[in-house]
Amino acid sequence: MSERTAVVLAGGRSTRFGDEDKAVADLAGTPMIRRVVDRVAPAVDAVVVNCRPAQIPAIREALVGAAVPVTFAEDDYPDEGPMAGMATGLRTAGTEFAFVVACDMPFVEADFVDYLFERAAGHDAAVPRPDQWFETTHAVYRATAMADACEAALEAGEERIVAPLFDLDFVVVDDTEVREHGHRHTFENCNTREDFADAERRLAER
Ligand SMILES: Nc1nc2c(ncn2[C@@H]2O[C@H](COP(=O)(O)OP(=O)(O)OP(=O)(O)O)[C@@H](O)[C@H]2O)c(=O)[nH]1
Ligand SMILES: [Mg+2]
Repeated sequence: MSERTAVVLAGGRSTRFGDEDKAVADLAGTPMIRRVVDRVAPAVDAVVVNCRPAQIPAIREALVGAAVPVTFAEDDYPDEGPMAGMATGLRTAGTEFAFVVACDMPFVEADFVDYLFERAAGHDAAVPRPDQWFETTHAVYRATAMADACEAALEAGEERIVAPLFDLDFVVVDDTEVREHGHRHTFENCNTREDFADAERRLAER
């Protein structure tokens, strides 16, 4: 059985991006979700992609030949928000711990993901907080504990993505730890065409 899973959230509508699904949009010659999967692959044994059923063919195509096995966790209902997507993905993970990451974080760092798994051991989650915000879509969770907490929060009509955390014994990975074990660009997400252009520029400089 695999030990570490990455749950990639891709069920959103990319409204800030336009009429295309940003998950599979081209970023410097590679579909964005492929970049994310390739970058987390060294830190995990398997990937679960959460999305709507209609997205699966294009995402599957984008991930052909990925270095880790990929399975899909389909939303039963679309547009219920990232918290619902997280619950669906984490239920499918099948490992004690899973790294949850948004499909639009193409600079995610495997070494930092490793560090998050280490920090989560013995707890329910390790959640980075590089500034005032918790990076809940770039965090390691005890899969069933977080799925339960997300479902309870949804049930309670809670929309804040941090709400499920308060049911958990979670470790905060603060800015000092982020600097010591990674780089802030691991959290960078691409929402608009401008974000893509900016990311492409920096990828070309490397
Ligand atoms: N399953 C599921 N995932 C979602 C939903 N909304 C957002 N997500 C995912 O959560 C992550 C963060 O969301 P956003 O950056 O807002 O992405 P988005 O909603 O597709 O984009 P916008 O429409 O521009 O907000 C992304 O990886 C999305 O795919 C949803 O309703 N269901
Ligand atoms: Mg959104």
